Amino acid sequence: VVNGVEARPHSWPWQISLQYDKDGEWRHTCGGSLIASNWVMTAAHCINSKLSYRVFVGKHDLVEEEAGSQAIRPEKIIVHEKWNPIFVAFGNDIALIKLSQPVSVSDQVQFGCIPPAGTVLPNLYPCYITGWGRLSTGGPIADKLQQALMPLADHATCSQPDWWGIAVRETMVCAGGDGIVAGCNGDSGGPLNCKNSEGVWEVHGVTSFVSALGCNYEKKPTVFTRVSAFNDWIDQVMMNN
Ligand SMILES: CC(C)c1ccc(NC(=O)[C@H](Cc2ccccc2)NC(=O)[C@H](CCCC[NH3+])NC(=O)C(F)(F)F)cc1
Repeated sequence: VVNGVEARPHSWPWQISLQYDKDGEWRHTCGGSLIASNWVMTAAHCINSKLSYRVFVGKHDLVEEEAGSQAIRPEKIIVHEKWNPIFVAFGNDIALIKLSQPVSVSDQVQFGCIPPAGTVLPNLYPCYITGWGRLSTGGPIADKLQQALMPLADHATCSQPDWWGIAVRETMVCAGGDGIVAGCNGDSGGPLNCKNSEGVWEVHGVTSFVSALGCNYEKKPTVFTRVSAFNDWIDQVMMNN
């Protein structure tokens, strides 16, 4: 997250760190959201079938050992069948990780809520991106979980020619675009958190892409997979696996 702040520890208890084994060392590669005791939602572009992964729940500082955190291996990973790795703009950038053992909830580990199907929030609705992604374009990833307030840019705004144009679909959500605050590499797969009218936080987006010109680039808001466009897919996958 570029130009965010350190989150109060464990205030986003569904945020997970997806890590892969690189020569015997575990490296953070993406974020994700715990949505059930044995299911994590992340981005399809985070998954490389050649790598072995672990899901770390209950974390705040990635360089410290933290009581209450737990690393679990995936049992299986299901990537959306319509995800096309060649072109992130086709959308469907969503995947579900079934954990090899169920996670017990605590004050540091909770499930994120999926919004009702079809929920489309209005322009400038205040949401928060969270993640351990780069702190600037090409910069280091964060040790401590970061958060940033990112008002939504509705489809009418985000699909303007000098914004994302036709690269953004109705199955995506845009947030930010002020050239200051943005998601960045390593935030991929993590949640866009929006508080609903009852005051309950919901995971409204899965961090998908930013401009190749730089993470915080004016009129190129961070683009998320819109979770409320995939309720049926999520239900089907969780029921059938
Ligand atoms: C829609 C199409 C024109 C399009 C294609 C690619 C992109 N962006 C990108 O490819 C930039 C490149 C980049 C690298 C380094 C620093 C900043 C940005 N990377 C990204 O946006 C990667 C997802 C890549 C998926 C494809 N392999 N996502 C992210 O970094 C994150 F965190 F924002 F989710 C943006 C748009």
